[in-house]
Amino acid sequence: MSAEDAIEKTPVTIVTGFLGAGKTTLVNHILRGQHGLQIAVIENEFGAVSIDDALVSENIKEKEDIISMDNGCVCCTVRGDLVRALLTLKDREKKFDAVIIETTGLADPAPVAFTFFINPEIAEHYRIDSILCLADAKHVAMHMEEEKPDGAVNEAVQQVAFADRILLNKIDLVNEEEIATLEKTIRSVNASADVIKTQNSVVDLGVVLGVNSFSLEKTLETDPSFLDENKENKHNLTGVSSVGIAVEGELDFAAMNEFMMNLLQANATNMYRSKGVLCFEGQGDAKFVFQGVHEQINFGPSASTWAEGEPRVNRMVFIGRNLDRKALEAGFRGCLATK
Ligand SMILES: Nc1nc2c(ncn2[C@@H]2O[C@H](COP(=O)(O)OP(=O)(O)OP(=O)(O)O)[C@@H](O)[C@H]2O)c(=O)[nH]1
Repeated sequence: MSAEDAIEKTPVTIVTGFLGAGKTTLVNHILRGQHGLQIAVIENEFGAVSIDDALVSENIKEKEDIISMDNGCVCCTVRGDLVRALLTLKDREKKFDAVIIETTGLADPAPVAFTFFINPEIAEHYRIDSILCLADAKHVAMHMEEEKPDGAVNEAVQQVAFADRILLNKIDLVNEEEIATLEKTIRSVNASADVIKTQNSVVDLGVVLGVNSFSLEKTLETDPSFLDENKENKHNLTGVSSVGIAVEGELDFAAMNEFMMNLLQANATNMYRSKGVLCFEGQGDAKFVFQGVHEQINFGPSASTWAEGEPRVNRMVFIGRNLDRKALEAGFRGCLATK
């Protein structure tokens, strides 16, 4: 690629990393930054009830600048949607300085990156600036060690392997010794990426935008069949599912608290991720956000409120292994203040 090409094409940052590692937090950090750039965001979520667009849109001025692709999972099926989203942005009158794609935490980033090489129209207008991987210092080792059936891709390993920049995030949750071990584990899978330690995904924007650090050569070293269109995609998410629940009404605070506490205590290992946008009785217009990553939770009012006339729909998503949809639905509905 010539230097001219690099300047003319819109740079795309692919943000990967396992469920709950801090991808949305990073996207928000970038959007809030003082960079004067027009940035479009493409969100891909695993599951039918989307939450991330709500969490990101608080920081984006025009709602059309965020495209949500909540088409279930993921890389194997995502490419058609991704192509459409990128072409839609290209055809808009407004020109973007950068595009950020937040992939689902269960995505193998290779097919997402592949899209930029295989589709001529996309290849003509976009270039991958970098593939950033958020690694959750508390949980990444556990997910990387997980054995997959039948030689299927371990997406946590794949995400680390494919990145050219790794943000080792949530360093507040581990000690120095654990960080050193993690760095070794990461290096054993990816020796060439820069590893940057972060808390709440806070990083200098110069380190994550306009870095031009993606290298096709390096990617081909990681995966020699990267550009092989017919390769078999052994991305197997056996037993992992997403349960999305939307219930209109006001929740009872104590009931919700008890439901979530019991649920996460009993299922901390299997419950990779839980998140929701919620409405509580007696809290006026306050919109609450629930964030869970295994047993780690964050809960509090969001920056935005329920607008006048906006239906008070509580949306909750659970992602994990062997989830019991019926029990989750019944449990969540049971938290409504007025049944
Ligand atoms: N303690 C701690 N929590 C963090 C840090 N960074 C992010 N979080 C919290 O971790 C939770 C998940 O963060 P997100 O940014 O939503 O993670 P994500 O990777 O976008 O999650 P998915 O889109 O579901 O895969 C949120 O509650 C964040 O506030 C950190 O450095 N330390």
